[in-house]
Amino acid sequence: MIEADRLVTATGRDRDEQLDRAIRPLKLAEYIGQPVVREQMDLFIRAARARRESLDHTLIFGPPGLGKTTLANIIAQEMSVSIKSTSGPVLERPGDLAAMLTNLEAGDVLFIDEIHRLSPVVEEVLYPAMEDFQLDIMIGEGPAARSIKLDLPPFTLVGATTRAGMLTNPLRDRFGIVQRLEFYSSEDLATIVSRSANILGLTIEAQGAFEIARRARGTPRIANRLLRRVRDFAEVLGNGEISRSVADRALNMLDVDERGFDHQDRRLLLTLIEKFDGGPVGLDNLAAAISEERHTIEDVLEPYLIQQGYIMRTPRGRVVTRHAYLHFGLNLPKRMLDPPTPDLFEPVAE
Ligand SMILES: Nc1ncnc2c1ncn2[C@@H]1O[C@H](COP(=O)(O)OP(=O)(O)OP(=O)(O)O)[C@@H](O)[C@H]1O
Ligand SMILES: [Mg+2]
Repeated sequence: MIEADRLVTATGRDRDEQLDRAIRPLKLAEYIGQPVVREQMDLFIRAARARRESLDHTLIFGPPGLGKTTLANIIAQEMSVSIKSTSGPVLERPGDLAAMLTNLEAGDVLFIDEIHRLSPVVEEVLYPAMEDFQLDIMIGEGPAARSIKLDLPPFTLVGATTRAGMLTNPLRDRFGIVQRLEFYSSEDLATIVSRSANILGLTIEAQGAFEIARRARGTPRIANRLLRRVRDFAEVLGNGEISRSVADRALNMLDVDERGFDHQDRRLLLTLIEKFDGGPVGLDNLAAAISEERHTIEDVLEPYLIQQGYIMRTPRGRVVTRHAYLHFGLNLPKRMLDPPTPDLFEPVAE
């Protein structure tokens, strides 16, 4: 039984991964939304190509699923160079980074995901590599230790992070281009959903695509994931066509509400309201109350709720706004009601 369960999950995931590969945009022109980022990158890439130089080091930051890895791959594709990918936690020792660097060919893109998690000793090796295309490391220990210097071919470092704030200043300063990805509008997400549906050979009405889009938390990865689940629903319980009402019923069944909040979002908001009287509450207390990791709240749950105006970050902790109470049909607490007209005749305290 367990075996069968596991098999189903594994196949399911494999299939999703294959679909992901099929719908991931490969060119800048297919990268939907993010108009500022797209326009700037188009210009920088064209200029670098015209000068026959490698593109400046580029830092991409933004919440999960907004298209950082996708953009890194597109940059390499548009520059007609290879991309070698790794991530901050994988590069444990300076030698790991040295191996990646010495494997690069002129112009290549080195993509370091989660770059805010690089260890300080590895980061030290990255500085001269980024600045002067020089590898400068120590080999051996004690009296026999010696430092070696190697010239590297010019390359482009593309770093991705969900937290620009956690990058050290010297590292951030070495990026010539910094791009911040924003949550997508429902219109852009609807275009992404329609495009994915097209690639997957699905029949979808514009209203169906829009219903999925507006409940996707501003995030392409979620939009594509919801599309796949809605498709299952349409194939099993309907005629395969994705209309607005099919999308609506499927998403309700998946427990994705009108605003695109799932049970985790709702639990966070309701805990703030019910256990902490709306806040302010410190991140650690909140994390303990909903049994989540601190960084899951900061990186995954909170950014969208803040952007949508349901939560605020204050120096004393997290606070819900009136929108959160209204979302659940709850009465607003007194302090959120319009302030009473000040009584002009109130005696002044001495
Ligand atoms: N601008 C876009 N246009 C169309 N599809 C997109 C766009 N951005 C992302 N996607 C889709 O969303 C999926 C998730 O994007 P991606 O993996 O690049 O996110 P990410 O920012 O790297 O996330 P993480 O922080 O979790 O690594 C991709 O597989 C791609 O299909
Ligand atoms: Mg990624």
